Amino acid sequence: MKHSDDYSNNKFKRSAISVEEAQKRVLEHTASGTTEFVPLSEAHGRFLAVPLHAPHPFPHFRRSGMDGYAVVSADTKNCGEDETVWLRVVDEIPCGHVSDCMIASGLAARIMTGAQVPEGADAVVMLEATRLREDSGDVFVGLRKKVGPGNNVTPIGFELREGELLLEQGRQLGAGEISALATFGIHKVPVVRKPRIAIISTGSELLSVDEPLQPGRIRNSNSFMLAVQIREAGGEPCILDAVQDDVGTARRTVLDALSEFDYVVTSGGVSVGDYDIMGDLVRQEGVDLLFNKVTMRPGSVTTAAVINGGLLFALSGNPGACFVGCELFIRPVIRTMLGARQPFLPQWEVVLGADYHRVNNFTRFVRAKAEIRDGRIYAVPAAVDESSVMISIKDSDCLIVIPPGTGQLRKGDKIDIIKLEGGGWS
Ligand SMILES: Nc1nc2c(c(=O)[nH]1)N[C@H]1C(S)=C(S)[C@@H](COP(=O)(O)OP(=O)(O)OC[C@H]3O[C@@H](n4cnc5c(N)ncnc54)[C@H](O)[C@@H]3O)O[C@H]1N2
Ligand code: MOO
Repeated sequence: MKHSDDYSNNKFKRSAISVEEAQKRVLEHTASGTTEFVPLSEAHGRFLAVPLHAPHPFPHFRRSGMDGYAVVSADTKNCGEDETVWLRVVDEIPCGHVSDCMIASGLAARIMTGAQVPEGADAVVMLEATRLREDSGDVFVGLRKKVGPGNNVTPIGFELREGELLLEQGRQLGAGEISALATFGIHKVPVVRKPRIAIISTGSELLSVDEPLQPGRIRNSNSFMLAVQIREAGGEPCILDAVQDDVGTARRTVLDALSEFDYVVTSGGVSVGDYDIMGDLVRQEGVDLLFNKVTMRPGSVTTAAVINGGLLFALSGNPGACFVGCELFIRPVIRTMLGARQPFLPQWEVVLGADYHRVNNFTRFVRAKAEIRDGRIYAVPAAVDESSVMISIKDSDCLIVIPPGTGQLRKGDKIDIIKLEGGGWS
């Protein structure tokens, strides 16, 4: 490497853009995902590819809300403390059974919670409010309390009418959504195919996680961290072998991966050092550089480029910067491809839980832990949050967003946080 070339090859000439502009540029290169059908049991966490409408009303029959007696409510109008109305019991209706009795005035049917209310009946009286007597082989139920029409009867379509929107496109499927799909018999669920994302760490210092330590070398943690972040965002990560600091090898590996995967993410080698190969790679011909400097810390050197029509994210190797770069740029791309309504993590205004002294030229994303005290949310910055520090990532559940030019911040000041999704902090 000739050091005198550093200036002539524009290594140091980077024009910084804002986080928002950088997000806009990568999102402009994000296509919508295709549809695939998955069994209901595998649909958890997936994103719905199309809007779904109720194929039938729910419930599709008038449902009893209590164990008791189905009656004609008008029969109970004279009920009172001193006035018991007696109705003849003509049927017993367990769940799943359809009675063929017509409940006319003077009649009642014993019914269970969840069973179909028989024709003619318009109310259910709960068991506790009744008593029984037998007379010449007939059973009579005695009522002392008036009930109104519709009491303890869930009407047809109460929860959803036929044709009503059940779940909108882009909805992520959790327990409630899965329950709704099961209820309506949607057992093959149209979801957006997960974007497949290749992860390539770069750096000759990297050991694989099963290798013993060697002087001056470290284990590759970023690939595993990124895989989790990508999976949490809804993508399908694939960790490829780390590559040494050689531009030719990196280029071949990246080009191969771009032809096979939806996106490629690299870590490391984006700064200005002699072996920062990703910086060199994106300056080569045929590469449409979207940005290689963002007004943020950590991760000011975060880079994105389009090569052969494929999107490459070259994140910093510093673990803190790598983590933030993935949350800010790769997550929204994954979520957009999945059709999510809100591709960005939620941003909340909270109270700063401790003084923060660092003054910033760029927007700073500070690792922090959110706590609820006296009904208010506080964010306490991590004691160490340098870009190069790995260990405090695990203790953070949010990122405090500190705009450029902000002076010293005091405990109690209002600040914005980005709420992270995963983590073992709960
Ligand atoms: N002269 C300058 N030096 C640096 C600048 C600068 O502007 N001028 N920027 C600094 C900033 S800010 C950052 S951030 C880093 C960015 O460095 P790179 O993205 O090029 O990353 P590397 O140099 O490859 O590695 C940085 C650090 O991270 C470790 N690393 C790398 N890959 C992994 C991995 N897969 N798992 C765990 N740790 C990894 C690597 O060993 C280094 O310690 O540059 C500053 N320098
Ligand atoms: O870009 Mo570096 O991560 O700011 O420290």
